[in-house]
Amino acid sequence: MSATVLSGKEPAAAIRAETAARAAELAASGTHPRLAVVVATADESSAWYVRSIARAAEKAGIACDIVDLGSDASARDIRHRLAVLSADESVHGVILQTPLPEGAKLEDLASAIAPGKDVDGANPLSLGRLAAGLPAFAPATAEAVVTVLDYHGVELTGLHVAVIGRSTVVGKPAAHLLLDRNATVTVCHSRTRDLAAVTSAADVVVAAVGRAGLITAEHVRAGAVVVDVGTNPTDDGGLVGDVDAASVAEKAGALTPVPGGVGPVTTALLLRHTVQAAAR
Ligand SMILES: Nc1nc(=O)c2c([nH]1)NC[C@@H]1CN(c3ccc(C(=O)N[C@@H](CCC(=O)O)C(=O)O)cc3)C=[N+]21
Repeated sequence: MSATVLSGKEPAAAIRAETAARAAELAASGTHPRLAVVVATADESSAWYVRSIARAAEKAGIACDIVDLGSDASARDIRHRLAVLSADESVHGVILQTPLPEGAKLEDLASAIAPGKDVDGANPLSLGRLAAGLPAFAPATAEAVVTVLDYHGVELTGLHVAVIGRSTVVGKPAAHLLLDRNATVTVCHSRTRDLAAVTSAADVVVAAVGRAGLITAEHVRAGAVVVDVGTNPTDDGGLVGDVDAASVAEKAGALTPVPGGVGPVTTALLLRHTVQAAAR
């Protein structure tokens, strides 16, 4: 038996279409949605992501400024630029790409992004508000996890979800979003004892570790739903997830692919957030 493929392409296309329509309405009333992407890395997968944001933004009628500060930018420079963009009335969304230069920490720098423009939920205030059940932008990747499950009709109430990974941009916010949907959430990480035993008890496994192929069939209960958040570049220029898809597909009930799963939904949600920020 092979797992059902939970594609992200259809929900992403639907979100992009709705976002383009909303952007056109705003433009007609004089507000031209604009996203600024601050880059301070030469990382190749980040460069790919930035290009795909720019392409998708253009198609949706959202202006996209790529602000490349170079991989030797200081934390002070980055922080200053984020503050300038936050104060710029023509800019509605600001995101800071990772990875960052040595000594610069996303959670620290992102406090310079105004919460109303924090379309990738990177400011600690946004995560705090999310945890408290107050309105805030969630990190797009974390929101994409719940969005893909919703689209494919996975009813989360009462399900046991194991999130593997406790990052501020994915694991922690995803856990809060899943709790809001009445799931029972276990957050696992590198120090979790007998990871496979813990994740095998779950109805849904969310892999957000950043290590190619780490999650194998032994981590998954037969019939479980598996969401692969990993985007690990391969030597030949491809992309693989955190899940060893070949073995897991034989045991899981459903699995999000990489590419074509959480990734496209992430980009679409970032644009939706930008239009929502512009509408305020
Ligand atoms: N502040 C910040 N927020 C991020 O969300 C963030 C970041 N920094 N730095 C880099 C990573 C990477 N990332 C991806 C998003 C979508 C795809 C994606 O859509 N990939 C396509 C295909 C790619 C291909 O085929 O090469 C897919 O999965 O179908 C990939 C990677 C977001 N990141």
